[in-house]
This record gives sequence, structure tokens and C-alpha cells, in this order.
Amino acid sequence: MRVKICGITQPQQSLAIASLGATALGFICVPTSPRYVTTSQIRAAVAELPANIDTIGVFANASIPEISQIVVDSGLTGVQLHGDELPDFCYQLRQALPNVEIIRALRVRSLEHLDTVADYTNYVDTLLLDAYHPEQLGGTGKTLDWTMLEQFNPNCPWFLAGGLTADNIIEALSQVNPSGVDLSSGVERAPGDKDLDKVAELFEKLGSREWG
Ligand SMILES: O=C(O)c1ccccc1N[C@@H]1O[C@H](COP(=O)(O)O)[C@@H](O)[C@H]1O
Repeated sequence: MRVKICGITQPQQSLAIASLGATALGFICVPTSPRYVTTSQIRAAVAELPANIDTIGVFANASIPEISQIVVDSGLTGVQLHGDELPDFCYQLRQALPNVEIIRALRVRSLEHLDTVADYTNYVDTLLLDAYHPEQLGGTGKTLDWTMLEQFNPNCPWFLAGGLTADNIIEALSQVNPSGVDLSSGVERAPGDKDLDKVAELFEKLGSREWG
């Protein structure tokens, strides 16, 4: 299972979190976020990491030239679109960045909202489901109603996100069957400052689940 730890702001933490077992690290490129990092901070973190770690830039309603510039300058392997980006935007981004993973994050308000997922699956590599919050785009610590996702089985891989922690990850995965999980505030001391003990506990829980 892919495990993405998002909202990294400190290069030394990115290496430590990768060593603990993360398969992907996320860097917030949304200027209003308390976890925002600049292109040069991302480049410094990416340079420290082994090549098998996916490095994902998180954007919200940025333009294709802006996203492309940051991806090229920092060496990111993927882009997470966390705003109101439409399927055509994902298609255009794919043309601009053909070798970069495109993850469309959907902030799910209701079961009906899940119907929009089918509009995206032809244009993205991966989906990500996050909880809806009326004032914040992400990193809210709010969980989704997992029972709503019991039958969720899109035509592409998907991450479960939203309020996941070492304490609730096993319960979440007993109800839904994602290709990966994505955690941010649930493994932090403060926004952007990851708690390595919580990250280690997360991987212990995930490891014990894999071995039954
Ligand atoms: O973390 C942020 O500050 C952020 C800002 C703008 C868009 C997305 C953001 N984070 C994403 O939110 C989800 C869930 O976070 P949490 O585990 O509930 O804290 C995650 O995918 C982050 O990438």
C-alpha cells in the first residue's frame, strides 16, 4: 500500500519519514497554507531523497504554467490538485507534464458528490478523497464518513485522506479499501512540523495489519 505523508517543511524530516516507510511525501505549494514551502525548499528536500520516493506538490487553483515551473525547478514526480480543477484542466496539465503523476483530490461533501469521480478517471493517474471543510482547503484533520466509501471502487488507484492518525488508521482500513493513505495534521506537533514518533507509530500499526 502507498503511504503518503503530506505537508513536509523540513528537509531532515523528509529523509527520516522516508526511512520510516513512507512511499510518497507531499509538499504544499498553496501560499495561504501554514505548511507552504517555496520551490527552493522543495528542491533541497527532494535532493536528499532516494529515487524510489514519490514527491508530490500540492496545488489549489494554480495555473498550468505556474505548476509546470515549480515541478521542473524542484524535481517533483507528481502533482496533487486540491482546488476546483475541472477534468479539462487535468487533461491540459497532462499534455504539459506527460511524465508526472496527476492526483486529483476531491473534498467530498456527500455520497452524491462521489458521482463526479467518474468525470476525472480518464484524465488523472490517481484520485484522493479528502473531507470537506467550508473554510479550509486541506490539512484540516477532519475525517470522511468512511461508511459512505465501503463500495467505492473507481477505475483508477485512489488515496484515502482526511483526519487519518495512528489511532484511527486500522479502523479506517477495516471499512474501506484504498490503494494508499495520505496523512498530514494527524502526524504533526504543529502545522508543518511532523512528529516522528507519531509517524513511527503509524508504520507499526500498518505493519501489524499487513502481518495479520
Ligand atoms: O495541508 C495543507 O495545509 C493543505 C493546504 C491546501 C490544500 C491541501 C492541504 N493538505 C492536504 O489535506 C489532506 C488531508 O490532511 P489531514 O490529514 O486531514 O490533515 C492531505 O491530502 C493534504 O495533502
